[in-house]
Amino acid sequence: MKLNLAENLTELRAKSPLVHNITNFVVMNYTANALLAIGASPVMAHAVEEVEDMVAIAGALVINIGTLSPIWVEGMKKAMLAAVKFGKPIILDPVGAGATAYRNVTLSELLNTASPSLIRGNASEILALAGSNIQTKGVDSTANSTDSLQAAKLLSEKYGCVVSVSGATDVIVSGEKVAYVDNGVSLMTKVTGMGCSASAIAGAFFAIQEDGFEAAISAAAMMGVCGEKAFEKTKSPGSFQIAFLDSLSELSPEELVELAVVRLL
Ligand SMILES: Nc1ncnc2c1ncn2[C@@H]1O[C@H](COP(=O)(O)OP(=O)(O)O)[C@@H](O)[C@H]1O
Ligand SMILES: Cc1ncsc1CCOP(=O)(O)O
Ligand SMILES: [Mg+2]
Repeated sequence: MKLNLAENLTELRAKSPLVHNITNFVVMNYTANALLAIGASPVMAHAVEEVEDMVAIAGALVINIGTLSPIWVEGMKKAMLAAVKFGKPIILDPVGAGATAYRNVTLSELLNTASPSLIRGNASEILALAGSNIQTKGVDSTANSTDSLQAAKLLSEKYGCVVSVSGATDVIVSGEKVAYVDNGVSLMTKVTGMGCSASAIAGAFFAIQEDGFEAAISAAAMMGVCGEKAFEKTKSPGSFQIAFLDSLSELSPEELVELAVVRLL
């Protein structure tokens, strides 16, 4: 399989797709900035009254359950149904899956509403979603991404979607296909919203690349390489958060190809 990482990033910047996010209070601002920095166009909209209209004009819908409450869940379901109606890709970030019964029940309701194109979570979340009896530590992972390969395969099969598990190695599964992306730095786990940004950026790639496996790999590689570039500038979490945004905007398609470490299994 030939990966078109450079072409995908070039096309993303040329088309600047609108990415509709229903996301959490913690990361809303940072995620919007991450989408702008890479060259996409973000909008955050969760009101039941408008989500359908917003999905209609967006290139992708990102559902993130980070700070969920019943009225938001209603908006998420309505938006997901609209995405199916208009043929728009849905990205699901199951933030904190396994931490509380409410998150687990809501996730199963959302997944019964519509199948996403991509589920992107950390290893604990993916294991919990696949039915492992693990207690997630809030929103942070306590498991290794490579240990969740079977769980990712199970979810990919069950929902007919791509599954991307973030961690030291990002594991991307689409049916029988598996890719490992070895980029990134551990400092990324010390900045809130990195996983949420990975999901939002995946939304931007899904908006311009129909092959979901390739879109998910491109997003994971972009995140990891930009993390490494930011780490060259600073080793502290506060300034890293800013340096990472700068890297998203500065990284050239050629550098992405040169620095991405993608293993297709
Ligand atoms: N130990 C690590 N080493 C390198 N990169 C990492 C590490 N952990 C996470 N990342 C990267 O940080 C980003 C966010 O992943 P993660 O922290 O797993 O998500 P979340 O914030 O949802 O828990 C991803 O791009 C991932 O590749
Ligand atoms: C800390 C926190 N609490 C609820 S949502 C959230 C943000 C999680 O962001 P990420 O999964 O990207 O670390
Ligand atoms: Mg997360």
